[in-house]
Amino acid sequence: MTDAPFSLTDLPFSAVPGAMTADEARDGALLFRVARALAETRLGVPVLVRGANPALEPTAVAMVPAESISDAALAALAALGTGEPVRVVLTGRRAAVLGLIGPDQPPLAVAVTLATAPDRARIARLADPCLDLEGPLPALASVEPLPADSAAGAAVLLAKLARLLPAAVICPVAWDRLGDGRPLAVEGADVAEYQLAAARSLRQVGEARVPLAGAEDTRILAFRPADGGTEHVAIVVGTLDPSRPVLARLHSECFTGDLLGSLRCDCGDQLRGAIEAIAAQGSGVLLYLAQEGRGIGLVNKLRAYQLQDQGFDTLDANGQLGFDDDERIYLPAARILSQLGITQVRLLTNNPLKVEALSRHGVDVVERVPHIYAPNPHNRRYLETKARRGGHLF
Ligand SMILES: Nc1nc2c(ncn2[C@@H]2O[C@H](COP(=O)(O)OP(=O)(O)OP(=O)(O)O)[C@@H](O)[C@H]2O)c(=O)[nH]1
Ligand SMILES: [Zn+2]
Repeated sequence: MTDAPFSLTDLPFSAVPGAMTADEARDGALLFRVARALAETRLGVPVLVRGANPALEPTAVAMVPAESISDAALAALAALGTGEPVRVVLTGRRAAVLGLIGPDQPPLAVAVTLATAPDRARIARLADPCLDLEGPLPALASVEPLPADSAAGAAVLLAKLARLLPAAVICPVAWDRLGDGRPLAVEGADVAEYQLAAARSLRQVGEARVPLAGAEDTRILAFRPADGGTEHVAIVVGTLDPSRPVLARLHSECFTGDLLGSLRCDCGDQLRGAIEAIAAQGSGVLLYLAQEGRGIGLVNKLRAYQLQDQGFDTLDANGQLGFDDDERIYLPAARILSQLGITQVRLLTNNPLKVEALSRHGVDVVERVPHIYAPNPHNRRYLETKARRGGHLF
């Protein structure tokens, strides 16, 4: 095998300008490589992916996200491939809800081969639970569970990071025979490290005084990952005293609840309530984290809502889509708190996972401050599910 398709690593680019330590430079180069692969993935053009463990699977695959598959994309994959049939890679959770594997401890990825020629409709039927009521599954020739560090596992992770349905169409490629016009290539190990590297690279990029109703002494600071991805925002009320525990709220973005006042969740109340509570306290911080839909993105959250209207609860709807119950990580929040000089917090939350995750990342959570708002007829079941199955403390 040659490393030639990975020559991007040699380019004199780094996503972190004006670096820095060797670690920062390494993260910057990794972010650069994966961000380009994510852009191609969103465009629906084939990307070459090599498994994080080449010993396990010495081939690379070409992948197109299932969501954007077309006849042209299938033809492009076939042209790149070794002649083996294309396969559809689902997460283990999606494969389990389809009954393709048992429900216990699903693997991260499952590759399926269709018994008939794959086409857009058959692939969509496998990948998109919103079509689950539209008739039987296509006939399958094989179902193969695969570890996360396989190329197939990295392909499905790429689709997930691109905020698409977590499913990919892949075919093995003859690495050495790909010519100059080959697609962009990415290492599975880089894809696996991407979110953590992005969190480590967060830098403050803007700051302004923004008086809020009820919290006039407020500043907003933005933090950008080095690949130019979506910014997280810190809303700092009053003057922080980092020598004492700071009243803090980690708020995950919710376009529908925060901006539109959706009654399906409690986010709008929690957002405004947190700012009110912090202002009443005199000072504190709310991190507005770019983690829409518990990390699955707005489009997938809308799909999850459609599934909830069919009777699934909020956690099972995530599972039907092939996601974990909660896809968020809290290293970005911990890194921003650290850059604000905050080491100790009193955390406004009902979610013990947030307390545990922040503590693991070195932030001392000296107190959990309950953050409960009255339910309404539309969000009652959602809140009950969070308490009964999600471990939320109400
Ligand atoms: N996937 C999914 N996300 C949802 C749903 N309803 C709300 N969300 C998202 O859930 C997130 C709200 O989480 P938070 O309020 O930060 O946190 P939490 O886990 O409820 O914990 P608290 O700190 O107690 O509020 C937002 O990103 C919402 O967009 C849903 O039904 N499905
Ligand atoms: Zn919400």
